[in-house]
Amino acid sequence: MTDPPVVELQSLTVRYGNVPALARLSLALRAGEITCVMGENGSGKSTLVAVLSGLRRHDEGRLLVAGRPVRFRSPRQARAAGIATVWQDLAVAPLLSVWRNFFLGAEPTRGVGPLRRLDLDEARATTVRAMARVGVTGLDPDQPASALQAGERQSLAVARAMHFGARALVIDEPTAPMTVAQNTLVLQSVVTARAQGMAVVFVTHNPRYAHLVGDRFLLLARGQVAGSLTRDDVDADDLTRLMAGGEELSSLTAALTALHPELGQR
Ligand SMILES: Nc1ncnc2c1ncn2[C@@H]1O[C@H](COP(=O)(O)OP(=O)(O)OP(=O)(O)O)[C@@H](O)[C@H]1O
Repeated sequence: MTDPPVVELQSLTVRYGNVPALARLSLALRAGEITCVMGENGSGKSTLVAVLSGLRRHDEGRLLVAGRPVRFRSPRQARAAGIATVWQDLAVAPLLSVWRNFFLGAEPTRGVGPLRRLDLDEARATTVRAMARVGVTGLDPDQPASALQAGERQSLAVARAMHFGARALVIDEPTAPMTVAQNTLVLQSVVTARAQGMAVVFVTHNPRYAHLVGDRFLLLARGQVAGSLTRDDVDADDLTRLMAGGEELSSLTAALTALHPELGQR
């Protein structure tokens, strides 16, 4: 028998008021696969991230982790279930060192009872090793986290998720423009997480990057699946066209609906 997906959405709906931000969305996230989630603004990507990370509860349908239905009441519960989220504009505690940010309260200790103390050397060495695994080398673990660039912050969060044994990784690509080097770091982290056997959701606006790393591609439009493709189905140009097509189609739909409201009901 095959294992159940690490995370599965079954006909999941999330509404803001009457507006469905996700409408009957079904999706299976499997170990060792990268699912790239794409779609224009307002298509439901952030809502999907919010549901997976425990920030928002679904209204209908089911969310399953390792085959068991769950309904997260907080991000803490999602993390406890093994789903780690790397936020788009990830906050680090800027004045704390990189290694403090890596452990954030889960630092390794030495000794027991009243003699228990932080194992600083171990904490630093673990941070450097974990960061090197996701491609950040030559790192000074004592530097303040504010010195890290956007891609490096995401690498830090991915390295952390891997170290603490997450089974699924949800990574929301930063929207601010990044250098090629920073983008490369994000892609490296994503691929390393897959190699470790995680189920990865990569929300990206860049079809070329998506094609470079993705196994599956989920195109969202108005909270629904506009396309669900695998690597064998498409090349990078197809993905680019599909995304551009999505935008064209929905601006056309919006313009038509403005002129002919009855079309919006169809
Ligand atoms: N807090 C909210 N209150 C009301 N409506 C919301 C809220 N958040 C999102 N929506 C609506 O839900 C739909 C999906 O939005 P969502 O933010 O998930 O899309 P997105 O694909 O992430 O867009 P973007 O790329 O701009 O972040 C949109 O119609 C949006 O207006």
